[in-house]
Amino acid sequence: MPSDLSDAFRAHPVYLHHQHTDFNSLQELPESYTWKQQDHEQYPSSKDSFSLQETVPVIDLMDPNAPKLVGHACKTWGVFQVINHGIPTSLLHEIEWAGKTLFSLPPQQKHRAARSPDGVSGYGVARISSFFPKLMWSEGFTVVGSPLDHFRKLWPQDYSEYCDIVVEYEKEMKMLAGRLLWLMLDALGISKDDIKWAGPKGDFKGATAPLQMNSYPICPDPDRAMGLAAHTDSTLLTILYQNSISGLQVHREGKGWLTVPPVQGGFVINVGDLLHILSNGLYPTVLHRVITNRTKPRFSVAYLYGPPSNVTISPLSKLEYMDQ
Ligand SMILES: C=C1C[C@]23C[C@@]1(O)CC[C@H]2[C@@]12CCC[C@@](C)(C(=O)O1)[C@H]2[C@@H]3C(=O)O
Ligand SMILES: O=C(O)CCC(=O)C(=O)O
Ligand SMILES: [Fe+2]
Repeated sequence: MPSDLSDAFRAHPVYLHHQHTDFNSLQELPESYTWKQQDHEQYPSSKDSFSLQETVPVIDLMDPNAPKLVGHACKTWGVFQVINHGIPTSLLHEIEWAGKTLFSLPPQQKHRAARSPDGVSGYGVARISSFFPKLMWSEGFTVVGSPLDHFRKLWPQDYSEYCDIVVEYEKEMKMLAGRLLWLMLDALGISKDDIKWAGPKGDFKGATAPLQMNSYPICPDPDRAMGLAAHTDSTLLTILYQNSISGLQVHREGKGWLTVPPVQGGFVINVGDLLHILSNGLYPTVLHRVITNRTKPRFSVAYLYGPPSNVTISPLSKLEYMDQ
């Protein structure tokens, strides 16, 4: 993680007093979780304009045109979905099962693996919570590297099954993230010679990549609650798996908030702040948020892919004079 971000988080510790919330036991939205109406602004509001709405591009990675489509989606949207990416569906089911099992543990048990106030890994509310006046209707679990220490606290007897799933998922994500990043960079005319920290083989050895599992329990008052407040990811790119329940929305200039419909077996790929900088603004970082619903719990896993922690990111000199 870039050190500036670590510093910002250290200066805004997240304390655990409110994290004992047992979401499932609440029949009404507590005041501390009630957001202002304007936080929910959602235009276009008219149903008539619904059919005219554009949707986030879906790209088949087996399509010979995929490199071109990826570059175009990054420039025009900063977000797209991918299918035929090669990650086995069984692994997606396994990570969803592991995450759902984790979040359905009793609150006291989850707290054994709580994230420290200025730390990154473990169970807790979204790391950005300390920057907002209201609480978000979600829980998170962040894994940095090996989940072993935390999982041993959660499941003293059978942690290894859960660890194996997470380790396998991280391995697959690392390969997919490298592949996607090269597609994105190729489209800008960037090669291995332009990015020394990609390493001689261009495999981005040393990349940092926290894995963030998110759970959005059913909510008694979704119109006034917020699952995850509007933010951009501080990464190069994020690979997000969302289950079949919608809730993720991206902000589109002049259009407002658009829902990213779940595509079975697909991933949502976001351009993050660091790729926005690296690309000299050619690829916009995407503002997104998650809304809740009254009937179906939602689950997601984000793989937040960034450069090695000792690397400083600045616009690539090759892109300095390119037209925006
Ligand atoms: C490297 C990181 C990115 C992240 C903060 C973190 O230290 C680990 C968790 C990440 C996450 C996931 C949920 C949304 C987000 C904004 C947050 O609060 O924690 C992101 C952070 C980010 O992208 O900056
Ligand atoms: O749950 C989602 O769909 C989005 C999660 C997210 O934005 C994140 O983890 O950074
Ligand atoms: Fe995000």
